[in-house]
Amino acid sequence: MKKGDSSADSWSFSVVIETKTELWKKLVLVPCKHCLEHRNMPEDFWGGYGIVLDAGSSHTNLYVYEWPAEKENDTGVVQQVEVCKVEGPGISGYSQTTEKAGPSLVQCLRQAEGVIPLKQHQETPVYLGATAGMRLLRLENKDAAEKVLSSVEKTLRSAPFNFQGARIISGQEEGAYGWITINYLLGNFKQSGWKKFLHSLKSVSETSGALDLGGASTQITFVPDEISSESPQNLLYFRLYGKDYRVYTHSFLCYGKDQALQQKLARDLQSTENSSLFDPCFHQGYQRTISVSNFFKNPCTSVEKKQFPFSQLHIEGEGNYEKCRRNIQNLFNKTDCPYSSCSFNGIYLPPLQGDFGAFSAFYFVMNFLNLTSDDPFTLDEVASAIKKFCARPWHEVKLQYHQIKEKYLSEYCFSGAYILSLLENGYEFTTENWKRIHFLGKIGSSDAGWTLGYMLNLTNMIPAEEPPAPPLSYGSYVGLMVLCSLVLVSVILLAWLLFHKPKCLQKGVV
Ligand SMILES: Nc1ncnc2c1ncn2[C@@H]1O[C@H](COP(=O)(O)OP(=O)(O)O)[C@@H](O)[C@H]1O
Ligand SMILES: [Ca+2]
Repeated sequence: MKKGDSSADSWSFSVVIETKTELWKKLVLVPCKHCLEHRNMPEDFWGGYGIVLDAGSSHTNLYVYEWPAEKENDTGVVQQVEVCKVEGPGISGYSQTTEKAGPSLVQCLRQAEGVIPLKQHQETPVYLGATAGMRLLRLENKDAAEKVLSSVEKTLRSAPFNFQGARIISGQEEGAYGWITINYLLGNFKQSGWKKFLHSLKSVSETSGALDLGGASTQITFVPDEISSESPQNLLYFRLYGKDYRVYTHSFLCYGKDQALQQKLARDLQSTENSSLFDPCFHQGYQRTISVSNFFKNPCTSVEKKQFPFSQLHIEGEGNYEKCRRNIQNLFNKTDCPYSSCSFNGIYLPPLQGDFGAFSAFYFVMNFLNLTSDDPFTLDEVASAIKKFCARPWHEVKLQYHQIKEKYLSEYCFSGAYILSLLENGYEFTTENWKRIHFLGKIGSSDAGWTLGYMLNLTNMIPAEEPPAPPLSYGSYVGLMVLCSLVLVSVILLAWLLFHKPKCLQKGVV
């Protein structure tokens, strides 16, 4: 397989999805000794930069990561040094003008050229991973999706970096890499000292779950207490630093916050004969008009398609949080569950376990609503803060936050209510375990998201087995020598005292 062939999903990736037994679908991090050769990367790869473009449904972000020259024996050494937000829509937004998708990335690639030293450009790997917006476009128009990918590949190949592929990642990968990122950054994979000792007593290491909310999909990933083989497609197996992890993951396409709103509006439309609609999830006084014909082209709403005697729908806000929550609740089908327990829509969910890091739009929305403090708010406090915000008239909100994009601002009420519905009704977080959700934007200098985990894996930076202990540092070596010398001197002194007792002691003279 040729280098950078984006049509192949597993050619040089150290993550391969394979079915090892009937019961387990395994996502194995292979100790990929030859991967660097396959990827035409230099052997002395350590000490350098890597670029990942996160081609999301709403926009593309380019991340530059840097790691030190010494292959350190600790986690958390790879850090984000730059992020660049690509102007314009996400790449799936170029379905009508596919040749413009690639050129939209040029400005951020130039910015990366400025950050990475010139002599390292050629060896710097660049990856592009597209998420749910492109998964939807592939469902709607496969040809357009392929053309968009070809356009971005062309641009990335023309940049001075080492192109490593542009592809649509699966929802399962998106969940898995998000989980890897946050646990890597939190230092949960490799423990030292007492923490390592404590963890070695347990069969499974303590890791944090990952909750990712995008515009078109949302992911939940965590290590459950007991693992059942009821739904093998939701189970992944990792071996990292010599430890086994059995991870549950699920990605809900169409349940990112933008597509959830589209789904909600499509349902509301079913019950209206009129070309205008009152919406409890928008502020009182807010108005929006949507084109009905375009609305049902989207795979997330196409099932609701029917003929309407009008082409434009006029929406007017009501600002009623409780009504909005009831409205959103209809998106989660809780009736049929073919497993011992489910989240919604008949999808298996084992009992929730441990702490969760909630990032991307979970963070953006909760941060806007001032609900992300270190001293976590209770579920009731969060609900009443969102209720209060939704009840504010639009003209007042707009005046106070005039610097915020109207698209975001007008939807924070819906988004806040949706986040609570998803977590409380969808995943069934309770007042008790709500405290275990931590809304995270960054960990250290790195954004929480799937991109770092993706790069760590593809560059083989997380080994399956624990590397041998490193040689002692100079300081520790000197310290150890001094300690040994002291012990030796004490032993000699003690022996001398025992066998050559001073004469005064032998005669009992005081
Ligand atoms: N500052 C912000 N305030 C509110 N929402 C934001 C902000 N920045 C980004 N978002 C939203 O976060 C989501 C990011 O999703 P994205 O990664 O583009 O999609 P996906 O992961 O589903 O492919 C989008 O809904 C986007 O509108
Ligand atoms: Ca995303």
